Amino acid sequence: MQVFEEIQALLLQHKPFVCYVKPNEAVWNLLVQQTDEIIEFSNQAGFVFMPFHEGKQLVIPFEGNNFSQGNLENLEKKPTESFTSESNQKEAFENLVSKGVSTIQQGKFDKVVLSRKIVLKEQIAIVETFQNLISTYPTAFRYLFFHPKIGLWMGATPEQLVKINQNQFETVALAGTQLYSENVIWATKEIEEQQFVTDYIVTKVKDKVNNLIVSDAKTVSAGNLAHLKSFISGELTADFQANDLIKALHPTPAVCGLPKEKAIDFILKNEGYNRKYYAGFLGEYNKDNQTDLFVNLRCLEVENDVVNIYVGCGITKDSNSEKEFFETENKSMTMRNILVSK
Ligand SMILES: C=C(O[C@H]1C=CC=C(C(=O)O)[C@@H]1O)C(=O)O
Repeated sequence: MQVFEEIQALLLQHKPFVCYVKPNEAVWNLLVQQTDEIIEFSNQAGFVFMPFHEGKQLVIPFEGNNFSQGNLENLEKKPTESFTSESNQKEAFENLVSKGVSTIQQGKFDKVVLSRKIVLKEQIAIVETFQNLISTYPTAFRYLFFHPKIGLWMGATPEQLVKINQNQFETVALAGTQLYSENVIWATKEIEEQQFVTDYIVTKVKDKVNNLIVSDAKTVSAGNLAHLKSFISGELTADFQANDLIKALHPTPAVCGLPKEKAIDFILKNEGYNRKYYAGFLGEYNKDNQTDLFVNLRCLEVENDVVNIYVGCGITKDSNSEKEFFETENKSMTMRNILVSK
């Protein structure tokens, strides 16, 4: 498996790179930066890696760097380890959720997505874990990003931020979570939570784009979870281009809330930790005139000798704080289920 040997070598050489596999594809893409400088994004065509709020907006430009592709062969599942987190965050997270619910009930905003970082004091085998991630989540956008001055992240996200081809664009309204089963039935809270997201995106773009089409919400699976998703598409206009759309969408109501500015404000004042690149976005920007970006969910960061898993959930006026805590526990299993010990 050539690409995995190459990844191992790049990690040893401390070279910036990203390896990614698009949803439902069996092609790996590897982009290796030739220097180890931090390149800040200023509209260059490349693979972008953007933070949720503050932090370096990174790009590995396609021009001047090495891009290669190849077919993935069958990957054998590597034995996993179930690591436990040493700190118990249940009470603190439930208090945070309760504060979110009461602020919504006071009419300050409609929805906020609250999150936490689960720290595992363990060392993982990076390449083997990434192999498990690729083979376990075929419908997700899967990636491993490394920059010696930024860190190492990997994830398997179910959320497309936007796909743009010439002037055609597609995005999704994603929300609502439960454990996946054959006959998923959605409660009013989740249906409403997802409808909020669709309505918000439509309001943001409807007067600016042409031929807007919005699908009904469908159940989609993401690992062990099910979500509700609507597909939204349309055409960009001369006055509303790719960057305007990206700015309008990020951070999406699936990772931030609505209205956006009030939800960000609440998150920054109350979450009590830095999301860094979790709930940011990443992917191809302007590659052969196409842009294909994803929201950085179901991800982990390897930092010194610990693994940080980032998880969040959408809070509305009807949220129950304990249920939301367990929802984040379930979401953390996407990453926990594939970890290989060093
Ligand atoms: C914020 C996360 O998930 C979002 C995406 C889908 C469903 C979500 C929910 O039901 O809360 C979240 O909005 C996360 O995985 O950390």
